[in-house]
Amino acid sequence: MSEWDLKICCMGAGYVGGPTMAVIAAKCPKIRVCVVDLSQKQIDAWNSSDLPIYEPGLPEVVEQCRGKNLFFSTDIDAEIKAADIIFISVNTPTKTMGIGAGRAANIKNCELCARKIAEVAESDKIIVEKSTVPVRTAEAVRRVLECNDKGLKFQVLSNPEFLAEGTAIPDLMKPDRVLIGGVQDEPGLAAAEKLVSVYANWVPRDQIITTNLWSSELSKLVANAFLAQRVSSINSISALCEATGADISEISRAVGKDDRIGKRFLNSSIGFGGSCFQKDILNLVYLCETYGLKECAEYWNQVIVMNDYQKKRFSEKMVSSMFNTVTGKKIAILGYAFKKDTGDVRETPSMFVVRDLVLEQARVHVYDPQVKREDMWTEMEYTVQMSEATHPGLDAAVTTAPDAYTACANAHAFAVLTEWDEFKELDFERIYKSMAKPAFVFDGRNLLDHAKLREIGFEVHAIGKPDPNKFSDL
Ligand SMILES: NC(=O)C1=CN([C@@H]2O[C@H](COP(=O)(O)OP(=O)(O)OC[C@H]3O[C@@H](n4cnc5c(N)ncnc54)[C@H](O)[C@@H]3O)[C@@H](O)[C@H]2O)C=CC1
Ligand SMILES: O=C(O)[C@H]1O[C@H](OP(=O)(O)OP(=O)(O)OC[C@H]2O[C@@H](n3ccc(=O)[nH]c3=O)[C@H](O)[C@@H]2O)[C@H](O)[C@@H](O)[C@@H]1O
Repeated sequence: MSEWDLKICCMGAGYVGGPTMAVIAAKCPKIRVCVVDLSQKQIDAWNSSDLPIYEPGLPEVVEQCRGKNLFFSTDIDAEIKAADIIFISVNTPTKTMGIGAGRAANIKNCELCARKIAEVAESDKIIVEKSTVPVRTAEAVRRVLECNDKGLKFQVLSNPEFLAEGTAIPDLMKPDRVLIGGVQDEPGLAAAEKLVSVYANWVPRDQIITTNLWSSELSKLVANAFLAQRVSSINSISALCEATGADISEISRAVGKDDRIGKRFLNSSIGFGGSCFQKDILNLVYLCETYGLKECAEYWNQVIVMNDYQKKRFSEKMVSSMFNTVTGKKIAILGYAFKKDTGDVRETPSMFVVRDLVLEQARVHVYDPQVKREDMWTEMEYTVQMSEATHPGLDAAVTTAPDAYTACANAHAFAVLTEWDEFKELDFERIYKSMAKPAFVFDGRNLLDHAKLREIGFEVHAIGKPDPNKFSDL
């Protein structure tokens, strides 16, 4: 008899696989959980005190379970063989070439996992799609698995993840809902029930939703599209506020008070970033196109168009405010991560602003409490195709500063691009004294006290906030 009630293997030890499995292990001491990955470096980091991702509360959960019922390994074959349930939690990025390039999600990694499972498994298993995938991917996974020549039976479930980075641990500990999709026949329903019973260790049953496979896969794309759509909607209004004297924060408050609309996700910003919003909307757009739904595709694509506009609008405002030139000027960028409480820079809006400023030949000094310089360059090369090789002098044009004060010293402007709490506590008198005059502030997150900054002497520009010099009737 095994000492474990159940054995879970998760393929993919990234932002989702790591935290999700750590919380399952913490909540289910009688389940053995092992997270496997192709990358030895990633697994070594999970097995060290310096975890590969920054996520508040994560080190404590990992510390509590690692070596007891939570393991990280590169021995993929052995862990597949041992597992009753296998989660596939690998990256599904937007395709960069071939059919659907720039829109379709690449599910190559999911297929490779299915092929690996079919190759090495020696017993029947439940396979759980945790990755975000185009609707009907489970069909491809099932067909690959069925090609095993050992007569093994696999049940494929969809169980998309809704955690947000920076709040992954509370999101996993107390999810709004857990979604499980499965084939609606006896073995499919039994497999779904088995997964329900894992989550039921800490999630109330009425918050565990079961659906058919396709609804589950598609709900994930729709949830992200709706969230991103709110950000683009409020950002579109921020431009109108700047033109008319209305204030975007007052609009968000007034509109969000309506229960039917709700107050969350109405913070105007320089645009949304992160590894998923853009990828998942593009995926949705591509799906609509594939099924001949041109109007639906155009509707959702507009969310991306508005986001690109907002990022561009911000850097153009910086340049035009500073007398139409930033050439040779030092500009401090406070915050590079795509949101606070993460070191993740995938699709971060800060990158687009930095790119635009560098192309205008500014000297950019970036400070972020969690972002590593090497990650900044990797993402810049991947997403905007800029590197020292393509843009000689790039490395020298962007300095990473050890703190906000160093970044701002002698700068003509500073821009807040990530809403880190520590930026609210900065000594702005000190910063003002150290800067070139006029000293400009561009608040891309509406994080700071603008009236106070103006009192100190700064010229302040913020998203969706009327310029007091332009409107005398505020
Ligand atoms: N990052 C997030 O906050 C969220 C992501 N998702 C979705 O979850 C999925 C994973 O996302 P992340 O964890 O952010 O990706 P990630 O890039 O952080 O991690 C993916 C990991 O999978 C590994 N991998 C790739 N192919 C593999 C294979 N064949 N066998 C074993 N390991 C393999 C990679 O080495 C990498 O470590 C994506 O589909 C994403 O859309 C869903 C909700 C939230
Ligand atoms: O599938 C995913 O990857 C995840 O995507 C998002 O999570 P995440 O991208 O980690 O972070 P969010 O808090 O959603 O923020 C995304 C972007 O929108 C921006 N945002 C968010 C809210 C807002 O009001 N305004 C705004 O500009 C953030 O600054 C950030 O750049 C979703 O919130 C998660 O539910 C989902 O699981």
